[in-house]
Amino acid sequence: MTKEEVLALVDKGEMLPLMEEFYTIQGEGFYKGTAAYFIRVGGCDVGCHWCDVKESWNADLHPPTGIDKIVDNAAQYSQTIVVTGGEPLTWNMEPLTKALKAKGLKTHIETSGAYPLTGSWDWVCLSPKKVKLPVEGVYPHANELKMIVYNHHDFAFAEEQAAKVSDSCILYLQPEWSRRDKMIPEIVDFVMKNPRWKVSLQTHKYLNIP
Ligand SMILES: C[S@@+](CC[C@H](N)C(=O)[O-])C[C@H]1O[C@@H](n2cnc3c(N)ncnc32)[C@H](O)[C@@H]1O
Ligand SMILES: Nc1nc2[nH]cc(C(=O)O)c2c(=O)[nH]1
Ligand code: SF4
Ligand SMILES: [Mg+2]
Repeated sequence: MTKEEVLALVDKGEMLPLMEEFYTIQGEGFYKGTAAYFIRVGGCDVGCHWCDVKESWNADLHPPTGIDKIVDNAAQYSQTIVVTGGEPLTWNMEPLTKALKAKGLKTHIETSGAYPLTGSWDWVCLSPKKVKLPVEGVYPHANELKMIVYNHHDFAFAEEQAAKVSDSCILYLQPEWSRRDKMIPEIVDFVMKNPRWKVSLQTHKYLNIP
């Protein structure tokens, strides 16, 4: 295949810059504790200064991979597939999710919502970022809202974002990892005063798994 042919397939979402794939336990949010296969797609221009996967940002460092290959591999491991990144909505997620669903797999996405929602999803985890807000069309599709708390300003931002999701959306506050000792007591206090919110921790980091 020529470089141009590869770029055309990436453009259509039939190939994706694949950073890594791994079978693990979903560490965060509603499905924490559940075995799932993770597909980490490269490419993100949101630029969170505390991002724990900065190696994902430059899509050019990750090989364009055909979705059939990705899906055939994923199906061998789990019924639940989490697509993350990078920012997966950088790309057209229609071909990938269609192929996953054709195999009867559950499709979950981890997204900042910075780009329009493409693809067919059984579960949408929306994690908005101040530096590049979600596009309006994503909010009604969020099944869980996972707000990262780096400092006390993030509580007000979390409430603003919660006003935009559906009533059935589950609300989580998750401490930014490097700030966990400082922010966990504040999150605990906030959740007790505002019980519509729940605590989410990056439990995989405590378990020492990917
Ligand atoms: C690496 S991001 C990839 C998916 C997408 N770009 C997003 O931000 O939702 C996966 C999840 O990890 C969260 N996250 C990233 N860095 C983190 C950190 N240092 N501490 C806590 N959560 C973090 C993000 O907010 C997101 O919910
Ligand atoms: N175990 C585990 N759970 C996760 N939940 C969301 C993750 C992500 O990076 O998107 C993640 C991750 O990287 N590992
Ligand atoms: S949007 Fe997600 S992948 Fe992109 S910089 Fe922020 S946390 Fe990292
Ligand atoms: Mg992670």
